[in-house]
Amino acid sequence: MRVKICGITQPQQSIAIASLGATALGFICVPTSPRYVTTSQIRAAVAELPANIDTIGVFANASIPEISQIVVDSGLTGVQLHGDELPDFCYQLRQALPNVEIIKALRVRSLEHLDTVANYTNYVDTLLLDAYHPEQLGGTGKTLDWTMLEQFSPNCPWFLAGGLTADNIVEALSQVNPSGVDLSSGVERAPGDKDLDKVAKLFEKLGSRE
Ligand SMILES: O=C(O)c1ccccc1N[C@@H]1O[C@H](COP(=O)(O)O)[C@@H](O)[C@H]1O
Repeated sequence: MRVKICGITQPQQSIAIASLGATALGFICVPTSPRYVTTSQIRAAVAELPANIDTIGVFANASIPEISQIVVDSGLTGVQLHGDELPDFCYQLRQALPNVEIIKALRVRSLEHLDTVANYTNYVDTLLLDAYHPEQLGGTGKTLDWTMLEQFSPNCPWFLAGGLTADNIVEALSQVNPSGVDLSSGVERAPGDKDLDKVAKLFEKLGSRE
């Protein structure tokens, strides 16, 4: 299973989290976020990492030239679109960045909202489901209603996100069957400062399921 730890701000924490077992690390490129990092901070973190670790830039309603510039300058392997990007935007981004993983995040408000997923699966590599919050785009610590996702099986791989922690990950994965999980605030001491003990506990819990 892919495990993405998101909202990394410190290069030494990225190396430690990769060593603990993360397969992907996320860097927040949304300037209003307390976890925002600059292109040079991302480049410094990415340069230290083994090549098998996916490095994902998280954007919200940014333009294609802005995203492309940051991806090229920092060496990211993927892009997570966490705003209101439409399927056509994903298609256009794919033309601009053909070799970069495109992850579309959907902030799910209701069961009906899940129907929109089908509009994206031809244009993205991976989906990500996060909880809806009326004022914040992400990193909210809010969980989804997992029972709503018991039958969720889109035509592409997907990450479960939203309020996951070492304490609830086993329960979440007993109800839902994603290709990967994505955690941010649930493994932090403070926004952008990851708690390596919480990350280690997460991997212990994930290992106990195998
Ligand atoms: O973390 C942020 O600050 C953030 C800002 C803007 C868009 C997305 C953001 N984070 C994403 O939120 C989800 C879930 O986070 P949490 O585990 O509930 O804290 C995760 O995918 C982050 O990439």
